[in-house]
Amino acid sequence: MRADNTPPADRTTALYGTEADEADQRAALTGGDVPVAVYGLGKMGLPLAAVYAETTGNVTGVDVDPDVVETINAGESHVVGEPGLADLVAEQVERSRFEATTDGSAAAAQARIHVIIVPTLLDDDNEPDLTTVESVASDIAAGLSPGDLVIAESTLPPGTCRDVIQPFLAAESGLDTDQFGLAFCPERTSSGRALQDIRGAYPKVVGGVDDESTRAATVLYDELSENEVHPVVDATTAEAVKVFEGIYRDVNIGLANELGRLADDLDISAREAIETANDLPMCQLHDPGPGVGGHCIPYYPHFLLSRMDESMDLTRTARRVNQDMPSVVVDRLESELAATGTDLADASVAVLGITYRPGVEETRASPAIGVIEQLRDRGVDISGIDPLVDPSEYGAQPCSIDAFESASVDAAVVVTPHEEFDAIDWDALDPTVVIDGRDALDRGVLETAGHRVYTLAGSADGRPPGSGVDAVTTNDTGSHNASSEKGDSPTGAGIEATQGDGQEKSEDEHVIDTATNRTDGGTDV
Ligand SMILES: NC(=O)C1=CN([C@@H]2O[C@H](COP(=O)(O)OP(=O)(O)OC[C@H]3O[C@@H](n4cnc5c(N)ncnc54)[C@H](O)[C@@H]3O)[C@@H](O)[C@H]2O)C=CC1
Ligand SMILES: CC(=O)N[C@@H]1[C@@H](OP(=O)(O)OP(=O)(O)OC[C@H]2O[C@@H](n3ccc(=O)[nH]c3=O)[C@H](O)[C@@H]2O)O[C@H](C(=O)O)[C@@H](O)[C@@H]1O
Repeated sequence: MRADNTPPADRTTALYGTEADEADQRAALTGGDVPVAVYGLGKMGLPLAAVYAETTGNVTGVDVDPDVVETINAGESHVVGEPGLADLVAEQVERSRFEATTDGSAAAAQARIHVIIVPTLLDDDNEPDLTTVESVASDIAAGLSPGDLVIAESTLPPGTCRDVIQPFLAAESGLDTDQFGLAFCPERTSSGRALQDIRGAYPKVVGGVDDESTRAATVLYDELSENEVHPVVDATTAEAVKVFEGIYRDVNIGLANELGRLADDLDISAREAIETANDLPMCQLHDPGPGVGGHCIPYYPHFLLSRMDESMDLTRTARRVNQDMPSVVVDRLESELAATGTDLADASVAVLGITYRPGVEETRASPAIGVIEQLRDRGVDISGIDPLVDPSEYGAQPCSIDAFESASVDAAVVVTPHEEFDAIDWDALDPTVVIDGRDALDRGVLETAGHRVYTLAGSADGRPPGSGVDAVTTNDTGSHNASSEKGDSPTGAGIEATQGDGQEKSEDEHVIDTATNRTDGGTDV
């Protein structure tokens, strides 16, 4: 707790509870007279801090990682795949409008606006883990002064600003709750387009713990964002907006995945059916895939699931459908390999794409981790290809694209289609079973090259999941060659998959068996 909460002499206009008229507040904000501290300089925090610097000209970024701080103070961006970010960071640092530090409390002592944008993760029991947010709040409290405005952009369980952050800040700083502002202003931004999203792709939601906090945050984001500001009645409502957006996405991806799994029995492309159903504005089905990754969408449902009296069965079920998708992928792989006479346990499998999204260096809850875990549990020889992370950190032998082209694996599973994979010369590979989790590959090219392709949920061009043609067989030399005759996909309509024990099981029984051995993508989310 600060001994004396009077602001240092060189501090200038505050936004919260100020007597200054709004025009003067805006002039002070954009004139660099309102120092800003941004806590958390990651995929979202660095772009956010850079846009704050672009608008206010007086930003100190705070991160616990000294390498992050050093890189930024050298005028560089450690965040990849964000168009315009490296140039903006370089410019703002060069013009002394933006600097970084690891000293959060020192930054807080100089700031009048404090922006929290650190991760909000889950603990082992899938309960929200706010330790990082609380650590930042402790830094802020050490430097909080009357008139300061605290902005929470980290996605939070609804009620956190009102019930956790505000009382914590008051207790630790010695200020009364009406001496500082606190508002929840969620980050509606996707990696890969962060600057355009932060600058104003969507309305900016703001919700304060009191009306003055909402007003001050509205002035702030009206200057920062090119889009409209959407004030809501309070911070809890704003927190709920963000979590509801995420739950909407997870439930709808779960629906897409459940419908996608019907493609085999219906012998259709569920993707084509979904794309066509979406002709209707009132139908916006999402894309089927191998699972839901990142530390956002798979996590946000748990910000409510563990804490509500209401059962939330739909949300819970959709979460389970999504977390089970890696098992479905491995099940389809096993069936496709069986159709070529190869037992999964004896197979060598390459997993393409470890991160949760193409071009984004984030692996939390990535479906690839779930696929690798399942394969490892089955004794499979696993290699991994990813341009952004080291597969060996996730249980797969690292493999370059060149090495993959000359390797002789039994199967390849595309989980996350990085653009680098477009360069793969599939002609160079021995005929292989290929599971395409994202309909990212050109089936015609692969099948012409002798590969057996299974596209999860079918392909957008209308073809059902299993090609059922050119079963890849292993000849006595152990190498692969494509047989000439067409074979039925073992996962085709009504066709029964065979198990390693030779016992024939129905598709459902097979899936149920797999279900009892399900594990999740790294985090049980
Ligand atoms: N990644 C995304 O697409 C989006 C994320 N969000 C939210 O933004 C928040 C941040 O997410 P990301 O930027 O993706 O996380 P990230 O993991 O990319 O970066 C977090 C950064 O915070 C730093 N950090 C950790 N503890 C700290 C502390 N005590 N003080 C200062 N810095 C600390 C880490 O070193 C790291 O650089 C999360 O709450 C997330 O829900 C919101 C919208 C989009
Ligand atoms: C509601 C919404 O669209 N939220 C976005 C989301 O971005 P995020 O980077 O987490 O990625 P995402 O595009 O939702 O994908 C999450 C996961 O779900 C998968 N996914 C996504 C869409 C889909 O139709 N099918 C599917 O399987 C992706 O492959 C990925 O593994 O979460 C971000 C966040 O809140 O952190 C948010 O800012 C973004 O706007």
